[in-house]
Amino acid sequence: MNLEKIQNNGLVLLGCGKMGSAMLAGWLEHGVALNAVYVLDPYPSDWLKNLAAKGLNLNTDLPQDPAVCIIAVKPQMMSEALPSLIPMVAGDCLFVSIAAGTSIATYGAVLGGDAKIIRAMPNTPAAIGMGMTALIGNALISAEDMELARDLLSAVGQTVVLEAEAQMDAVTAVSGSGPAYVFHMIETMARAGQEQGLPADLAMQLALATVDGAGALAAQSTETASQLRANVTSPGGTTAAALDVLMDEATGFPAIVSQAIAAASARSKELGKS
Ligand SMILES: NC(=O)C1=CN([C@@H]2O[C@H](COP(=O)(O)OP(=O)(O)OC[C@H]3O[C@@H](n4cnc5c(N)ncnc54)[C@H](OP(=O)(O)O)[C@@H]3O)[C@@H](O)[C@H]2O)C=CC1
Ligand SMILES: O=C(O)[C@@H]1CCC=N1
Repeated sequence: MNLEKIQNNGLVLLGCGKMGSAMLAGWLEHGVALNAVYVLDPYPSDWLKNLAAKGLNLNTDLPQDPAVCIIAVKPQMMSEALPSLIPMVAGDCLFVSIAAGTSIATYGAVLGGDAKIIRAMPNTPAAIGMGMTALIGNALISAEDMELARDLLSAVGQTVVLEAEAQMDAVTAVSGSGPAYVFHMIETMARAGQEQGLPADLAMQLALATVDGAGALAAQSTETASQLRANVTSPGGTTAAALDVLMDEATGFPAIVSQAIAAASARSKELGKS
């Protein structure tokens, strides 16, 4: 990560909840100095207070011209939280928002037409350095700005730059919210194992290890997900019996996952209007 500009000018983090703290942990691990970080959060966690005792700037005055300001409050808090950032626009600050729904135009309306804004969508596996973040910037974003934003988000996982902001609702629905779908899959597999007579802890251990192993195999293998699925499926065997249920176009995963992702994407669009 190119730390020089951050060390010299500072990094502001607005909102340090689940996503903000996951990113902050990654930046500190990658060498961002505590005294270069300025966090604004009305009810800081004990973890954050402990970092403040060691040098992080918590709920203090902000630097005039920080290198970057990361916006990590809920979309519903945006109108209350954003005005505190307006003084930074006069400098060369790069604004990076991770909020679902909130459009670049919305930030532009509050921060003004000169604000350099990147919209990003990470996900919670960022907490273990395995996040996935998609980014898109406004017309004022230079290659150097995008590199700085990617460097910051690369500290917590993979990054990809989108072709258009319109892709962000679908991205939010697939990878932003996606970890929750997988966690629900773990819950439901474990519950179904119990229904088949397994003790709860064993059923959960099997479900967790299976999702972990299958995800890692899919990520590392040169074979497609479809081929990996076929590799498990013996003709006339147990997997085929299960996939007859799960792959049913009308009642299985194709229909239900499609509906779920369409609902998340629609909600992202709605959040953009509110
Ligand atoms: N969670 C996820 O999986 C993902 C979330 N996001 C986006 O990230 C953003 C944050 O989500 P998440 O971390 O889950 O939410 P959290 O509620 O955990 O974090 C938001 C933080 O902002 C604080 N806050 C509220 N108002 C202000 C304010 N005026 N100034 C500064 N801080 C404030 C909150 O404090 P308090 O709790 O005291 O109100 C809280 O600590 C959202 O916009 C969400 O859309 C994006 C991708 C994935
Ligand atoms: O549920 C939400 O709105 C946020 C955005 C993506 C994940 N969590």
